Amino acid sequence: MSTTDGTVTAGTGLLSGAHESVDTGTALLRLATAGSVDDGKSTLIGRLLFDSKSIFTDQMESIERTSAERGDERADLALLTDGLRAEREQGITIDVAYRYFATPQRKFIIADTPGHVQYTRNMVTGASTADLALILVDARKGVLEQTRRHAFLSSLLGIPHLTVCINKMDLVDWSRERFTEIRDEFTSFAAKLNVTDLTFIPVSALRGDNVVESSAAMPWYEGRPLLSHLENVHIASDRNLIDARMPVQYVIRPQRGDGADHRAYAGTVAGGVFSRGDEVVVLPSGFETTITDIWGPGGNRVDEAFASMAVSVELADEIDIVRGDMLARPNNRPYVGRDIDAMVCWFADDTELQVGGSYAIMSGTRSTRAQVTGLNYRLDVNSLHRDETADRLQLNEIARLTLRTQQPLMFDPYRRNRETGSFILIDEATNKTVGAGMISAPMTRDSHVVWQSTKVAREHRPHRGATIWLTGLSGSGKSSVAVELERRLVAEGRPAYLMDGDNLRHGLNSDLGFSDDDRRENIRRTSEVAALFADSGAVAIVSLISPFDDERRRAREIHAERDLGFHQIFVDTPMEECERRDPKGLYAKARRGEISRFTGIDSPYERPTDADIVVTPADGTPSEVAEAILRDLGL
Ligand SMILES: Nc1ncnc2c1ncn2[C@@H]1O[C@H](COP(=O)(O)OS(=O)(=O)O)[C@@H](OP(=O)(O)O)[C@H]1O
Ligand SMILES: Nc1ncnc2c1ncn2[C@@H]1O[C@H](COP(=O)(O)OP(=O)(O)O)[C@@H](O)[C@H]1O
Repeated sequence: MSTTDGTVTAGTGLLSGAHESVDTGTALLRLATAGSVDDGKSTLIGRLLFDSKSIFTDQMESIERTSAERGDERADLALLTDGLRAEREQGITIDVAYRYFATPQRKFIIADTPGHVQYTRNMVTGASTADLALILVDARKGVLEQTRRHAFLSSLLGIPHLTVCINKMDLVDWSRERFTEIRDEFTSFAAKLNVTDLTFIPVSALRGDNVVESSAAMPWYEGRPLLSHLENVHIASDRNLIDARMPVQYVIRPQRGDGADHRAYAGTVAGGVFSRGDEVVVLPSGFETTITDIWGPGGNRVDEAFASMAVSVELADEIDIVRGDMLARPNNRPYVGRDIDAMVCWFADDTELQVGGSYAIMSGTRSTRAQVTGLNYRLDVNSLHRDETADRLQLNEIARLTLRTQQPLMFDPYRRNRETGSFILIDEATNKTVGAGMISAPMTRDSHVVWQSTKVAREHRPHRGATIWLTGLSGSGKSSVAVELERRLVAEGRPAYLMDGDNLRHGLNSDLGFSDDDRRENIRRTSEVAALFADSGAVAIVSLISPFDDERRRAREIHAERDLGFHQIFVDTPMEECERRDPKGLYAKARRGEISRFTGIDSPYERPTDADIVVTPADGTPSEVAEAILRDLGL
């Protein structure tokens, strides 16, 4: 086999080896560990590997050898190497140790990032594909600066699950109080971040308590031990199964012996599902065609290709497609553009990133050049302080940049797809990887617009603002609670302002209806306005159905990016009760078909899994609920 760019794929590449099937994809957990040696990280990893009596080795090569010898472990090998191939191809050589182990339930890859100065760079590299970040806290020392840094980086990297092991419990007499104290402190810090699934486990790595076996010394802990937690954490729905994306890695000309010129396009699906017969659009050209065939691992024909599967597809029309192009759906396309807004971590220890600097940029399989057009702020990963005067970046520093590429990129925001939303920067002179970026958004506005800083620092404002975001079905009681929250805060002399969905829809959002897209835009605008209020020192109280999980998470992110408190309250009143209340008669109208796309009836409500507080009708009157919320939030 040959490829149009001359790269040989026969026997080594995408089509010949065994690859993970759909279900093994969910049975593999990529795990990033963070912590310093003192926290007991090595001991913990050692325990996991040893106590689970798993096969493990630090050497990729030896796994490959063993697999080849056995001949029946090829799938395991592919699982392991697939994840690393991207990094190898991109030429990143970084001090991250990958360890591999397996239990009957699941296979694990641990990216162990050392705790020294190269830490940020290593974590960004090692953890960028992780499903779960494991953070260690020494029970005697509690939450330290580096714990916060780890948590922040995990959230920046969009790692869906965060597990905090509070270690050395034996040295604090297995104290439940100490565990609770650390858990509460961490939780209140994490509220500022976009952390979705947070779990705390008290362990003694040295003695093995709650690592593989439950601890007899901590009967008060009712959760699972670490290994069992890792085996059971639900990751199947973390992948983006909606937005179909396949970056083309190779163009192949299979010889079928029929004299015809067949062409297939090989790559790893980066999102969604492609099926035989699907209409696809090829980007950036925009040509539309149909998938005629999909070839899976080992050259077998398959009906569908899911995110993370390596496949090759054949198309109905002969279109000029090259490496770096992308297949998507005509009605669901990534952004195609040259101006991007991204968080970038700088990796080079010998050169600085400067505004105006040019680099090779690689996003998925696409390579081009990019110039840094602006540096909005540099972020201190320890204090989350933003330095808006910075104009350069050194090793391990992170900043929000704008970039302009020579050729258009096809991308999604990183929060929507970690693969199509990320890129690396390469120094063209040395060929070294000097940075990694996560795309926040396309820059649709004029790239000459920069962030204007003011002379009033946040600490100079009389109050510290925050947003309290109430989500729930229509009639659940959001507004009733919100009204009480506003009344109480104002009575105490706090600047507070209620933004009710109904009211916003009379002005700011009067151009929006109730389609999914309009609701998303409604939530986005409201998030931005709430963040401005919070930044001004007010407590923004938002009462919005806000039915979509990703948009609610984005609201949290917008606040986290600006270091603003964000508290999501899920007003969890059962649908039957909301319909019984029906204060505006809307449920009745919806049932009669007089209004369409009514939430809960013919429009979805995605229940939050990341609410800070859940309120049910049993919690009392709106006034009592408001009082409890303010007490819980310490506002
Ligand atoms: N089709 C449909 N679906 C849901 N709600 C409807 C609809 N049509 C009108 N209304 C009224 O609009 C209020 C919801 O607006 P929101 O801005 O909160 O909705 S959303 O967040 O954009 O989904 C909602 O107010 P609340 O009852 O206070 O939630 C309704 O009164
Ligand atoms: N805790 C509660 N217990 C009983 N009824 C409630 C409670 N909270 C609100 N209600 C009633 O439910 C109805 C809907 O409340 P509302 O605050 O307007 O909901 P939403 O803003 O979520 O649509 C109103 O009639 C309100 O009086």
